[in-house]
Amino acid sequence: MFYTNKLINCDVLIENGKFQQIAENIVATDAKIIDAKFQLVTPGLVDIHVHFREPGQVHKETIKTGTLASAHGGFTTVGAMPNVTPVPDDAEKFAKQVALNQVNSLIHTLQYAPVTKDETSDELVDIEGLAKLGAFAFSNDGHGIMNAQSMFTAMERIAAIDSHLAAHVEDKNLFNHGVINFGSASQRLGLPGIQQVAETSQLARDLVLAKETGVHYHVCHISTKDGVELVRMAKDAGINVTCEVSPHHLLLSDQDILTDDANFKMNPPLRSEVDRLALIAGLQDGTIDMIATDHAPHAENEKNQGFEKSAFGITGIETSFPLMYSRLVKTGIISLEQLLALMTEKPAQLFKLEHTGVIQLGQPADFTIINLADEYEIQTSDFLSKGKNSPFIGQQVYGQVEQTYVNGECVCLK
Ligand SMILES: NC(=O)N[C@@H](CC(=O)O)C(=O)O
Ligand SMILES: [Zn+2]
Ligand SMILES: [Zn+2]
Repeated sequence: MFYTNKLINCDVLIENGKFQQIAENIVATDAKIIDAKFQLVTPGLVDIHVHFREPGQVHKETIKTGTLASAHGGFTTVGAMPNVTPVPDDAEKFAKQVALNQVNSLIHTLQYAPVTKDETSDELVDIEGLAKLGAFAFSNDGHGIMNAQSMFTAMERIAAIDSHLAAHVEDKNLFNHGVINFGSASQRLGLPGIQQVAETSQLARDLVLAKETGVHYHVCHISTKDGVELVRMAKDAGINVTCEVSPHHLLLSDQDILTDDANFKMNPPLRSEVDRLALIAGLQDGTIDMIATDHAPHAENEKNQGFEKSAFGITGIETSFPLMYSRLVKTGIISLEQLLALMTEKPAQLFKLEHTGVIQLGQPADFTIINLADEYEIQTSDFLSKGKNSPFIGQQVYGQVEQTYVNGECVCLK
């Protein structure tokens, strides 16, 4: 089964790393045959939000292990967040980061530039200059942009060059040193809670600024019911806003946190069941535009210290498709076509990534072969990422990625 906007049965001919022909029963002498008769062939998956940790924290992940894990998860294009050390916030550091990505990536790694120096100051980076050096979009992910003037000017300048601003919406003054969602679970476990308004108040501010500037404003890892409602209203009002949701926010709530286990600790935190259901509804009605993993690997000893002391973030790139397929498609919540669009062409289109997330004749053969038939268990030992922490370990899923190809070359074989 082959996916190009719709699912069809056909042959595909690849020559010199490019798609040459798509038709029933192609005859090509001397061609190497990859038999995917009982499998799904999809454009390589696209994840607009990942964290590799190079340079600076290569004990958590390197570009090599991160892109290998991505290929293992079926992804051929990822957007790498700039919260590495040093933050690539000037021309020299940014050019170095791009060169490092190029040398070490097995797949296409697109690089975000930060919006402000060090991701925390109020001083803007050279937005136009970093875009020329290859920044495909701008984000201070990991930190909310607290200064409205910085955000407003950044939006104006990013709009002027037709680029994209991806926002980690979080007002740090409302964050309350929280480690878990504020609510019954934080009370039950006696842990400091993160208020939902930390997300929604900054999101509301940003939507007003986005309306004024016309920038493409993208909401990272949306997690609250009110956040989805704000985005829905903004879209209805014609504001140029898109948003992503992560598999963990779609599948888990704070009620799933039974013990002080930091495999469930990430930012934003797992919210209430009411929020989770609103995220599902937002996915179904198109308010949410794409699925992004927020793959945030950490070392074992940074995650085994309970909620108060462990790092925020979980590994996610190797379990995204199987979880989404098993829990959303096989249960009838969305169709397989919808899921594939959310993980391929929609992120590519909205971030204006050419020849990405689609199968186009004459264009690079980036594709993934997936086994939809057999069930398997998610196991830490199968992860190629250095990050091993996931709340989904031990779950039974379908949709194992068998092979991933970039420019017609196999970059990952199960
Ligand atoms: N999501 C997380 O919990 N952590 C991310 C930062 C981020 O996405 O905000 C990280 O870089 O570790
Ligand atoms: Zn973030
Ligand atoms: Zn992130």
